[in-house]
Amino acid sequence: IQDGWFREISSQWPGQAMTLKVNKILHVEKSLYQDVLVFESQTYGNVLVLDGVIQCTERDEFSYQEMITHLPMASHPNPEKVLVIGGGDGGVVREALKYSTVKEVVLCDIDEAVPRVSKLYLPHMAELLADPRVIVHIGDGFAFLQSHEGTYDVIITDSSDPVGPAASLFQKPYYQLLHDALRPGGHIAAQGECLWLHIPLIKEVRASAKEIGFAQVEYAFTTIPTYPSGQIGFLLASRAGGTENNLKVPLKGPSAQTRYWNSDVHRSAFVLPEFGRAVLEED
Ligand SMILES: NCCCN[C@H]1CC[C@H](N)CC1
Repeated sequence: IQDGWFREISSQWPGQAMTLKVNKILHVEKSLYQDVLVFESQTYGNVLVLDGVIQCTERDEFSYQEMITHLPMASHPNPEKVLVIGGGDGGVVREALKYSTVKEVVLCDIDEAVPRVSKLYLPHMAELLADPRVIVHIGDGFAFLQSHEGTYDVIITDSSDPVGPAASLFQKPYYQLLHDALRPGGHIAAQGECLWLHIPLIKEVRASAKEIGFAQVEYAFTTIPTYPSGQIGFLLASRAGGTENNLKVPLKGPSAQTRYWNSDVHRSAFVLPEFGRAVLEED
């Protein structure tokens, strides 16, 4: 933080950096896995930063948390058991609990510091981690998936970037584990990075998912001011064996209010600009 501004400088987005005006630094710690920073910004509320990268801000987090959750869940006919890998800030859990069909949401985050710090400084995201339908498990998502085959209707990988603790969550072995942990007809969504910055990576992950044999593989995106280049995408896929469900078609959405997702936004999220479509949809 220099002259009162936080700058999100990273080799992952060379030559550009989101900057946010800092009112007050609220928390600084080195957890077992990453540097944790929380600051109160002038115009985006409290901001959680891990290893120098913005994870969420109170003002715009709803865009990402709603879309990564409702794209796989609104298109699933009967989501009862949900697993969130990562997502320790609780935003995805909050959104998953908006479905009356949901019986259990398990959160598996490798770093206990994230839920702990989020409960203190991001209460509107973390408060529902205490809901009786929620189980918080601190551990590695890989190991958790290996011991939960054929268990979940929806698995959401709400990860940081493929630099640091989340690197393995962007590789083929992980997608094989996701596939095998789903019930027939199950859906996955994963933080899928950005068309403006990561097309080669997105292409690779999409190809891996297709090779594994997911019945449907899609990429969709949302707009979000504080993520690099102002938008972020999602890799979505479904396991064969369900009723006729299609990731692009919202069936019964969340019962509670949303501020970004709706059924038209759901459908349009899959419509890509030509520079993305041409690369991603060529086989
Ligand atoms: N619930 C936390 C969201 C984490 N996702 C972010 C997407 C953009 C990345 N540069 C950093 C992680």
